[in-house]
Amino acid sequence: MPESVALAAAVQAGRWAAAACRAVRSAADPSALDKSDKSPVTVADFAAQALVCRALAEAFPNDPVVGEEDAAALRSGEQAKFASQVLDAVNLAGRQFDLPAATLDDVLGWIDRGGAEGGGRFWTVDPIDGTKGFLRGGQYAVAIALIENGVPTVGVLACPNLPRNGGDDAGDTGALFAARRGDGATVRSLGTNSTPTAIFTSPQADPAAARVCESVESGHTAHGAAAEIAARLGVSAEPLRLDSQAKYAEVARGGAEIYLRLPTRPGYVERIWDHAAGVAVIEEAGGRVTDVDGRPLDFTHGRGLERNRGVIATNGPLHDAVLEAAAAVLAPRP
Ligand SMILES: Nc1ncnc2c1ncn2[C@@H]1O[C@H](COP(=O)(O)O)[C@@H](OP(=O)(O)O)[C@H]1O
Ligand SMILES: [Mg+2]
Repeated sequence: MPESVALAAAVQAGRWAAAACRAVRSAADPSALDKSDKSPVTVADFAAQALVCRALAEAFPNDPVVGEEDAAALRSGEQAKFASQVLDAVNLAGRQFDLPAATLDDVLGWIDRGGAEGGGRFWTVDPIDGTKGFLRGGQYAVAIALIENGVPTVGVLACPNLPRNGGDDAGDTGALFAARRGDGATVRSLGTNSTPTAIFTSPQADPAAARVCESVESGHTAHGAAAEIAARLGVSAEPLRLDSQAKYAEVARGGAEIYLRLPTRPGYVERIWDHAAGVAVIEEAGGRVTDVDGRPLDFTHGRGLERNRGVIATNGPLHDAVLEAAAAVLAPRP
């Protein structure tokens, strides 16, 4: 079946952005600016958002995009050098795909396209999910999702550092996961014209045999509570720690059964771009996603998952058992 225009646009966007991220990483150790919330942002974050918005604008000029970054910092005179590095990264990646050279105004305009608030149909983009993983040479993902009436209907995760075949087969690094509601989920290499292969979650129904994945960063998920949940389930394997939505991808392709993202402090609101693409991919592969209280993720409240706390994603068969264990370990919802 030919891929839908929306999925094809998201795949292309993911490839362009992944090429920019790789170009920045191979050029030098990427430097980071600190955002107002103290999370790092690099040349590659801006270049990747520009390229994703450029690809989406070509296919869907009228669709709003809710992106993680905005171009304000790049417009300040103090950041002229940083801005010119972003332009170079966009054009370096663009040359790989025979794109016409862009100007700095083009790039700032594309990044600004990501400033929408949402609506009935919109895209959400995390140009580099797992920026800390990117900085330390670990996992990161370009995450792109189409949300229609609160449902992620298309999701793409481009993971430049994830082995495509999983497990120990690290020979072919770089994997792009894609899903469209109703059509299943696939993995392919990051190369142009690579063939997608269908992926499915693991059929494992014995909680004790499950593999759990979680963030590397202890500030992003409660590692202690996760260990307690795993112990209740009888899990013996050590947790698999990965940055970014590569965790959703691992569960979607059967490399793990459970992804726990447990609140570290009350009041943190998860960002929609940290989850929407992962939800589309994992659900189409046969998995389930809720918050820690078993509620579906609610993508109808702008940039945050205001009505949810934490996230639990599983292969499907284990979901109820994990929710039960989480309810026993976590304090009740305030
Ligand atoms: N206190 C917190 N709890 C949960 N997630 C947080 C957090 N503070 C930041 N994050 C989010 O965690 C994301 C990375 O998740 P992970 O740990 O799975 O790699 C960050 O995305 P970015 O890397 O795009 O900034 C950021 O949005
Ligand atoms: Mg993110």
